[in-house]
Amino acid sequence: MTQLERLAIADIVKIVPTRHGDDRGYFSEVFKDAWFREHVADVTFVQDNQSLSAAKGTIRGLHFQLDPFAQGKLIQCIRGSVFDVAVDIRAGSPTFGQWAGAELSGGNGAQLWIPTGFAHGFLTLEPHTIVHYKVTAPYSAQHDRGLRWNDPAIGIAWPAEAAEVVLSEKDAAQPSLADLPPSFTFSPFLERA
Ligand SMILES: Cc1cn([C@H]2C[C@H](O)[C@@H](COP(=O)(O)OP(=O)(O)O[C@H]3O[C@H](C)C(=O)[C@H](O)[C@H]3O)O2)c(=O)[nH]c1=O
Repeated sequence: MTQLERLAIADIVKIVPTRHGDDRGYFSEVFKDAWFREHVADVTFVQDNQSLSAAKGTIRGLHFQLDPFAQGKLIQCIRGSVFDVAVDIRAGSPTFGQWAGAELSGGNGAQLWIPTGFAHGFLTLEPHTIVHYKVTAPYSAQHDRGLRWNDPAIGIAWPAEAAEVVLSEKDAAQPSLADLPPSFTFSPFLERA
């Protein structure tokens, strides 16, 4: 039976698909549209992504796309392991600027569902780590934005592997949360306000 757990920010859902083991290894249904729509979110995925990070201590993020290309993401690690993090950037959210995270690995098969309105990033905990994820909107370079991975205002408790990080030039120059322009992304909370 697939396990489902809501993290400290309840919109972030950790999913652990069942693995049917036998002498050869295991078989697992890692995504099922009808189950996901019923139990997690009624969304349509339009693109699958995969990234390989050669070095332990690689940080990719924190990234998000602006509306109308904001992306929901279903993240899984298919080789190695990562500490995967979502930061709430929904204007007006009671958990604005707060983060939630989990360890995803080829070994534990765990996934994270991160809806729109969150910045996403991960730290690799092993070399040659592969992350595979589904997104609910296509890539749009013009709408691609980021946040500084180590912004003290967010205070992500990265594991020790973050002591010496590998970063892209883009990620080494991301702004802090305080420097983000207002209403930079759609927020369901503003509608209610
Ligand atoms: C995201 C993306 C990138 N690209 C191209 C653009 C660059 O030429 C190259 C590397 O892109 P980038 O450095 O943005 O890749 P990551 O640092 O892994 O970015 C991702 O990392 C964090 C963890 C995320 O959640 C996002 O999905 C995404 O921003 O791939 C594409 O062609 N399509 C895409 O969907």
